[in-house]
Amino acid sequence: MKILVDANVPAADACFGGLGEVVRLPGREIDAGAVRDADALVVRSITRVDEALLQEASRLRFVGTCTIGTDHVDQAALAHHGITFASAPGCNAEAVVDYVLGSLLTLAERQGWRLADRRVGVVGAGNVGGRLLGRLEALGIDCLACDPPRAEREGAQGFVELAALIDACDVVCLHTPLVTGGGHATHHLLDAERIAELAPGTVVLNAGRGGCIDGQALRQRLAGQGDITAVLDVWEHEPGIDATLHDLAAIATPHIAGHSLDGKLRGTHQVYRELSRHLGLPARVTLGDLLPSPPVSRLVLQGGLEAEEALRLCARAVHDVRRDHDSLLRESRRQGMARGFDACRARYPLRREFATLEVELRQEARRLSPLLEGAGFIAREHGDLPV
Ligand SMILES: NC(=O)c1ccc[n+]([C@@H]2O[C@H](COP(=O)([O-])OP(=O)(O)OC[C@H]3O[C@@H](n4cnc5c(N)ncnc54)[C@H](O)[C@@H]3O)[C@@H](O)[C@H]2O)c1
Ligand SMILES: O=C(O)[C@H](O)[C@H](O)COP(=O)(O)O
Repeated sequence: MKILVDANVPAADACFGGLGEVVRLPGREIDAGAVRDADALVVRSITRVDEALLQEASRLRFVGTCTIGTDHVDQAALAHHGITFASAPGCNAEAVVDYVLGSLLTLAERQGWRLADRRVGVVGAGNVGGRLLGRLEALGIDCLACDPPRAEREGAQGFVELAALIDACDVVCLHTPLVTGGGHATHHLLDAERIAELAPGTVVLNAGRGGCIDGQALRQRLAGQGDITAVLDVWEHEPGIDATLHDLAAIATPHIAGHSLDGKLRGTHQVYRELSRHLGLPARVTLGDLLPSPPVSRLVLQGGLEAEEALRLCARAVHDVRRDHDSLLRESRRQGMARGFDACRARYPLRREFATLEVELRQEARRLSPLLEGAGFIAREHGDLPV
């Protein structure tokens, strides 16, 4: 049994090695020839799984993507060929929320505002957006949610239309999948008209899919009026993204919002469980077997810090979004945009999630406990710590 796995899938041998022979290839090199004699294929988001890839894959019976997004997979084509499909819903949602909070705290520092004074709009309130709303609300931040498919299913209460959200919010966060057809298409959800409606000073953050924003219209607004701020993790035409838009974005990262080790390993493990089920074999490897101890596991706060400063410090102890911005800037200058973009992703440094950091609070810092817990850290008052 040959299992062809993207080289950027961590713990592939530990998981899939017990199910068959694991062969690894960079995701962009997985083509029809490579899958010809594969029985199972495990990808991430950069491998397009479509008729062209499947044309010679007569043995292929299982395709799994260790990602949340599935827009790179033609699921109808898989069904047509009788191939079982699995994805990894929610696997890296916590990491994306960490990225959003870290980015907003960084912008707040640079631009001289407080997150607590901003109203945040979340477009797409699924695994990522729902968790983001939960953490923002726990931080006492005023939020609005727009999710028409959910509003249709669950009732309109708690949701607003996109136009109302744009009108009322200082920060607009996109967490929608890329959907090109049907009643709730998201391709260019923020189109030229919506982008023109953004009030001066608005922050637009996209950690969904690049195609959910009209990049050309956003570039024109940033280059022309220059009165809004963009935080972009996802782009149209990755990895050969628009270099001018990249330069105009206040925070520009190479599609790494979800790239915590925890998120990637959850993704591998979810697909491993599905492949085991497909083969009728027990999944003997547990997620706990795969996750190492975090490099920074404990921080002590003594007091004397303003609340958002404390949050920023804790966020950066886990993941500093400025590092990812700087590395894309550096590598794109050095190797060109497409190669630099992929190089940053392939050599992405070890990153854990907020939930792996225990923050010990002493003296006056004890008052920060609800805030730090709300942001997703483990807060412990001095004296509560396990030995
Ligand atoms: N940048 C990254 O690293 C990264 C990481 C994870 C996920 N993603 C992207 O984020 C997307 C969302 O992830 P998720 O786990 O929350 O997915 P999800 O499926 O749990 O939630 C998506 C939500 O978007 C809503 N939605 C669909 N169409 C909409 C529309 N037209 N307007 C508003 N809302 C709409 C859905 O109803 C759903 O609630 C993924 O599909 C993926 O493309 C990116
Ligand atoms: O959809 C997802 O899960 C994310 O976009 C994920 O971070 C993609 O990871 P990649 O395949 O780009 O490594």
